[in-house]
Amino acid sequence: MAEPSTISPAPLLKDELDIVIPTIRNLDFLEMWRPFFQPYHLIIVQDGDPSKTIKVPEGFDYELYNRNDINRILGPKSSCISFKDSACRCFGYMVSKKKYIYTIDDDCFVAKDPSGKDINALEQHIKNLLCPSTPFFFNTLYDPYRAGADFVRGYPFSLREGVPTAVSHGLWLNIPDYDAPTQLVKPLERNTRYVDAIMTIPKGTLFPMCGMNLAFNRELIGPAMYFGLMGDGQPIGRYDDMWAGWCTKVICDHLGLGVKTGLPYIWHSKASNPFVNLRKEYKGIYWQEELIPFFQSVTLPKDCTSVQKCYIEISKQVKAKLGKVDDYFNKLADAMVTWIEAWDELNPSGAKSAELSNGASK
Ligand SMILES: O=c1ccn([C@@H]2O[C@H](COP(=O)(O)OP(=O)(O)O[C@H]3O[C@@H](CO)[C@H](O)[C@H]3O)[C@@H](O)[C@H]2O)c(=O)[nH]1
Ligand SMILES: [Mn+2]
Repeated sequence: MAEPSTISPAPLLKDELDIVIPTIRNLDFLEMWRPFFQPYHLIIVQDGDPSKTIKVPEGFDYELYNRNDINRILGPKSSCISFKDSACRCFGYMVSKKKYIYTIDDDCFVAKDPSGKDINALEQHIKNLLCPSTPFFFNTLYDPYRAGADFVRGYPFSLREGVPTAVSHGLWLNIPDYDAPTQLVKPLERNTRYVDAIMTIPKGTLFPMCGMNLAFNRELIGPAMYFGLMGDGQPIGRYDDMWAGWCTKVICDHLGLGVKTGLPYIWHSKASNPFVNLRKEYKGIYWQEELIPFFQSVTLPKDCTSVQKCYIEISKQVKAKLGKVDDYFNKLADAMVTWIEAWDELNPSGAKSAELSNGASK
């Protein structure tokens, strides 16, 4: 029997977390993540041509879905899942049966911290999700639950218990997640700044959620993580994660859940083409000047006690208030409803618990 000191601890949440990867490429990047990812189940969402074979490196436990699978599983409801855009990843969230999700892009690699040590991004996300958030009062020493930190003087003791954490938003060294105009004017800029901080995003504050290095509690907030209608046949792209982040933050604020950003870092290796990105993003760049005030003004009634009910309410307000910005938002509002219907169809127990929690409020 091995000495206790040599037994490595079981990977955190090994059987409670799925790793979702959208891909149009090969998955060689997994070799670098193998020490951290191998114990976990992967859900690979293959975008683009379903007849293409995506090779998954040996030794990983995975399920793979291509467009034919999505159409077969969802039938007509598959219309809400984007094609030819990383937004397709949200199908992986829907089919997962686990409590937690980590999603990562296939051009994101293991980064090193200032000491030169490989960063286990998944482990850090799990720690972020397993400890509370502090959205109601900002702690100036950042995450008070980390070793070596705490609540600072003047922090109300009544708020120190914090709230459950729904989202952990990680960052990127090397290629930062810039929009196309910024990429064009700063083509050589690389993010070399490692900031050793994790912060709760205060209640009432929106943020630009990037889907590249993101983890969330699927049971707390999963139905809000719809990445919208993007890519093929749509007037906009690269606003998939942004849309999900705005809906998610409004719902987290309403339900008293927390969203954190900061550590962990990954190494983002590939800058996507800024001209292609500009074509995808340009409508979003001016639409968002209307979208942000819209999300800042969204109010959810008290009887919206489940994520699904909150999400349906937001879809109604999208149709009422954004439909006049562009007809796209009428389509998006309908797709938001289809997403919830598909989610509840694939996750009947989740839908029931959502109703129960809603029933409890009666
Ligand atoms: O049509 C597509 C294009 C890409 N993918 C997969 O999605 C991710 C991201 O792709 P990529 O690294 O090329 O794009 P980035 O610009 O770096 O992506 C970031 O910007 C946002 C785009 O919405 C998003 O938050 C980030 O992901 C890779 O895994 C590709 O293989 C795809 O599935 N379909
Ligand atoms: Mn990338």
